[in-house]
Amino acid sequence: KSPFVSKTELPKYYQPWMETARNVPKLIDSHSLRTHIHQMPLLETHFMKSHRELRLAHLALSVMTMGYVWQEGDRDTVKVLPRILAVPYCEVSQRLGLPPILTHADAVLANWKKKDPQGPLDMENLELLLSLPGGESVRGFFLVTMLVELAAVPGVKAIPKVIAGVRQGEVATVTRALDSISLAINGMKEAFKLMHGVHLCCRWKDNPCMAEGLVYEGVQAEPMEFSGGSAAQSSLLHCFDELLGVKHETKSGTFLTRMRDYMPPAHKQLIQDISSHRPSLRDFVLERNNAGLVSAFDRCVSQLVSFRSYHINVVSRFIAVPAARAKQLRSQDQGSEPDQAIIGKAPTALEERGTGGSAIMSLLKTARDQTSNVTIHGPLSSTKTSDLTLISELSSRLSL
Ligand code: HEM
Repeated sequence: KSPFVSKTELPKYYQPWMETARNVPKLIDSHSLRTHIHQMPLLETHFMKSHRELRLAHLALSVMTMGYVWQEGDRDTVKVLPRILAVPYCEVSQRLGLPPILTHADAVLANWKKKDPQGPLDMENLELLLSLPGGESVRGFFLVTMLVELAAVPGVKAIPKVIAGVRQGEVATVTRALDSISLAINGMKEAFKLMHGVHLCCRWKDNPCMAEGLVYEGVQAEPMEFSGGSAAQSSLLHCFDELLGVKHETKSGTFLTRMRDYMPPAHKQLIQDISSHRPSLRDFVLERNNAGLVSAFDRCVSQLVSFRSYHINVVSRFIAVPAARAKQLRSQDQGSEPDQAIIGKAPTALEERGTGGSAIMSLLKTARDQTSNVTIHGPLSSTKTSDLTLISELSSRLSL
C-alpha cells in the first residue's frame, strides 16, 4: 500500500463516531453537538486493529472533543469531557502514543483524501475527511499544510543518504543529497504560498478560558493540560534542524522539545535517530572543507532560514497584525461597524494571552536566527531582510 493514503472509514461498529464527527460543523451551528454526544453509546476500542484505523479514530474523537469543548466559543467552555468520549479517546491515544487532543498528526497528516483516486495530489483534487467550523478557511489551512508536508518528502528521503554518505566519507553523495534537501525546503515554501488564512487550534494548557485544564471523565479525576495543534508538531523542521546541527536556545528549545510529545512516536524516534548519528554532518563538512559541499550545506541552511522567515511573515500577517489592531479597537471600545468586523475576525487567542503575541513572534524569530547561525560561511545576509519591514512595523504595535 502507498504510504500516502489515509484511512477513510472505520468498521461499522464505530458509525456513531464517524457520523457525529462528520457533522461537527453543522451540529455546532445548531448548538446541539453536546446534546448529541451525550446520546452516543460508549464504544469499545478493541475492534480496531490497524495503525491507520486508530489514527482515523483519534482524528474523529479529537474533532468531536474540540467541538464539544468549544461549541459555544471561548466564553462557555466545559470543565469535564464526558466518559463517552474521554474513555475511548484516552485508550486510542495510549495505543498510538499520542496525547488526547487534536494534533498536527490528526488534523493534517491523517485528514485528507483524493476526490479522484487517479488524480493528482493538489488543492483541487484533495478534500478533508473531517472538518471544524470555518468552511473554506479550515479546509485551506489543513490542506495547504498537508501540501507543505508533501513537498518535503524528497528532502526527508534524502536524509538517510546524507547520513550514509557521511559515514562512508563520500563527499559527492552528501553534496547531491543536500541539494535534494534544499530543493525540497524551497518547495515547502512555494507550497506554503497557497495559504490564505488561519485556523488556530485551541488548547487546554496556558489557556485563560480553561485555566484548570480539562477533566477526562472515567480516566482520571485530576484535570489534564495539553497544548493545541500546531505545525510545530510536524517532524519536518525538527528533522532538518537535527541534521544541520541547529541548536535552539532555552526557551524556543523547550517549546520545540515539548512539541515532540505531540508527534507519533515513530516520528519522534526518527528525529532522535537523526540527531544521534556520528560524525555529525556539520563536523564532516568542516573537516572536508570542500567548496561544493560547503555551499550545498549553506544552501540548505539558507532555505531553512528563508522558510522560517516566510512563516514569520505569515504569522505577522494573519495573526499578530489583526490581533494588535483588534486589541487597539477594543481598547477604544466603540468601534464603527467595519471596526467591529475586524474585531470579530481577529484571533483573540493572542490578544487575550496578553504578551502572547510578542512572545510567539520572539520565539519564531529566535528559532530563525539560531538556524542562520549554523552556516559555515557566517550568518546569512539575505535572511533578515525579507521580513524586516514587517517586523519593524509590528514592533511599534506589539512592543516586540
Ligand atoms: C497560516 C498558517 C500558519 C500560522 C498562522 C502558524 C502559526 C504558528 C504559530 C503561532 C507558532 C508558534 C507556536 C505555537 O503557538 O504553536 C508556529 C510555530 C511553528 N510553525 Fe506555524 N503556522 C502556520 C503554518 C505553518 C506551516 C504550514 C508550517 C510547516 C509545516 C509551520 C511550521 C511551524 C513550525 C516548525 C513552528 C515552530 C517554530 C519553528 O520551528 O520555527 N507553520 N506557527
